[in-house]
Amino acid sequence: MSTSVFIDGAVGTTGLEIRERLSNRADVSLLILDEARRKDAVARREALNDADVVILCLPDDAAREAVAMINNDTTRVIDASTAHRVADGWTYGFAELEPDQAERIARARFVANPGCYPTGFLALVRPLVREGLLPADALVMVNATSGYSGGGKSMIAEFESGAANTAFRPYALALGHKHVPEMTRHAGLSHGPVFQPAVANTFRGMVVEVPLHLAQLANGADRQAVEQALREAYAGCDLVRVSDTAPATITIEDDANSDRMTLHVFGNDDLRQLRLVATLDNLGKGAAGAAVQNLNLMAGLDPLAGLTR
Ligand SMILES: NC(=O)C1=CN([C@@H]2O[C@H](COP(=O)(O)OP(=O)(O)OC[C@H]3O[C@@H](n4cnc5c(N)ncnc54)[C@H](OP(=O)(O)O)[C@@H]3O)[C@@H](O)[C@H]2O)C=CC1
Ligand SMILES: CC(=O)N[C@@H](CCC(=O)OP(=O)(O)O)C(=O)O
Repeated sequence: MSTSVFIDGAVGTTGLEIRERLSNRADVSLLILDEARRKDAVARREALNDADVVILCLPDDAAREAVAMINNDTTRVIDASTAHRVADGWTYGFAELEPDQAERIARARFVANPGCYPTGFLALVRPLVREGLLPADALVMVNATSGYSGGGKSMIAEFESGAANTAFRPYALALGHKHVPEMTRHAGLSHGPVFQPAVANTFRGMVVEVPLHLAQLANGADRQAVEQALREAYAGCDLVRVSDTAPATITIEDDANSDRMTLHVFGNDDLRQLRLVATLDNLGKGAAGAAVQNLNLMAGLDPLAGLTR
């Protein structure tokens, strides 16, 4: 028996990616609303209540509205938006984040897919906080660059029409980006990181970096201890890996067009400084890949079905 899945927002950037990953699968049957009905409230309500699992690929307000339209006790939800990532009653959909997170997702009715930047940040920082290497009250920074598909259809149009007219654009300069609450909460930090995002003139891919002084670490921990903590946290994970080499450079393309994420621990022992770096695809492990991974877990399907390592 296949799992019926309705993607609300199926012609948006994230929705299309999920649809692509699910369309040839025998274990999933997709409910599709045609162009004329995809924003029709009656048709959406029916599909939202008919599906075993709905995947919301909508702006935040529309995602909240979609959840409110579900009037049964059985439809399960994966929300790709920011709306429920720190909300009560929702399970954070980052399967590798905690030792039991995949099991929690498997049992959950409501799953909030992580933001793309928080996926990289949390992968680097959460194990260090959990293991006591980084104090929970540490003051940390996160620098990150995303491909322009991270901004959805409107940003794709801006860059592809030439209107953006730039190779690299830092933004959220007034701070307070919408991803800071989930970074703080799920890292277990008591202070929000200073988050410095930027968008580059490339379609997809992402580099997320957390710089640290060794002096910020607890109990005299060093680079080896940090790397060891990350290796232990992700041992046996198929989609998150800690690099075995220290390449001279990394690029935003390193994990583009895949659903994996690679973590690097760069450092200089003389300067006593570290650069923790994650590369991923904002539309892969940062969005559609994570949604499909969560669907597989929730429906008890092959955990790697539809995913590219
Ligand atoms: N792009 C990315 O890398 C990531 C995106 N996300 C999140 O995923 C969600 C979707 O983002 P993204 O795909 O980039 O955005 P897009 O703007 O590309 O797509 C959003 C889609 O939702 C549709 N839509 C808007 N309102 C409604 C409504 N009331 N009913 C039905 N459909 C509606 C839009 O319709 P129309 O086509 O007519 O505009 C559009 O097709 C957002 O919450 C975003 O924050 C999460 C992680 C990464
Ligand atoms: C380049 C760009 O604009 N990126 C988006 C984040 C994309 C993402 O993770 O989406 P969520 O909205 O689901 O959190 C931004 O900074 O708002």
